Amino acid sequence: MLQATNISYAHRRFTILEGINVEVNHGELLVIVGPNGAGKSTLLSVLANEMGKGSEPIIFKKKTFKDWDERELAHNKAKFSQSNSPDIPLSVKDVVMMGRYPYFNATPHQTDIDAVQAAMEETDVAPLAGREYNSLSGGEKQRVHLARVLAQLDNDVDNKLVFLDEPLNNLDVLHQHRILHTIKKFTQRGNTAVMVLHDLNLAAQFADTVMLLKKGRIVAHDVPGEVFTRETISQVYNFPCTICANPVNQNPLIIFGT
Ligand SMILES: Nc1ncnc2c1ncn2[C@@H]1O[C@H](COP(=O)(O)OP(=O)(O)OP(=O)(O)O)[C@@H](O)[C@H]1O
Repeated sequence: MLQATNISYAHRRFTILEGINVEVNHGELLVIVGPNGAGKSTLLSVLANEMGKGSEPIIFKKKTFKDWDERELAHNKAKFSQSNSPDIPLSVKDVVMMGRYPYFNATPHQTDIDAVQAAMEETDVAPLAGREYNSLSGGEKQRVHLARVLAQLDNDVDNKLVFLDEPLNNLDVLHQHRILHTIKKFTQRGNTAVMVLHDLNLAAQFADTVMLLKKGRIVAHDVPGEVFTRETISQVYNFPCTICANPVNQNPLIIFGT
């Protein structure tokens, strides 16, 4: 589905990523974790083909990104990032409609209007549809952009791919879980998600696989139970922790400071 071999990335003479191999399969939710500055957002941008010419090509559905038609690629792949403009003089539903731009020229079709409505309901912003985007709180704005990404991928294409860079920032606990369930449902339909998260317990609960980065290199890449060990996590984060089985679902439960 998505394959990249030996990714390295440097800014001037500063190495940000080195020797990263990634393979993500249909239906997989890969969560990238690691301390500040580990290279998580850079890796996501490289994988999403946002960084220009990389050292090695990224293969998506057996083709390099440069071999994709742009509109077709927009129906197959989307990215949610933190660098959204804080100031957009549009209503909420118009911002979500931006996700449908790859589907129409001047006037949205009924399918576009329906996709926007469905995405707003999924992210719980439908009650805000007519509000000025600029008047929203940080968490509400974040959910509007998530709705835009969901609207972009609302189509009949099989095996789509979404990248999400810290999608839970600013969200309360209810909306964090709602978004993670939405992403999980998306992958359970045969799609793929690659997501950067800081919350290791949410990663342990929702990820199929976890990639732990430190200083631009992979420390571990495996199922959550293999990556989240006391030795690895306390060493990588340079902070003590205890890991036990979550009494509710048996996933690893990480307790820091112990
Ligand atoms: N344009 C740039 N110029 C110089 N350094 C950069 C640039 N972009 C990223 N870096 C550096 O590369 C390293 C990795 O950054 P990146 O944003 O990928 O880390 P991250 O793991 O996502 O961090 P965080 O958890 O803090 O969001 C950091 O040390 C950062 O300062």
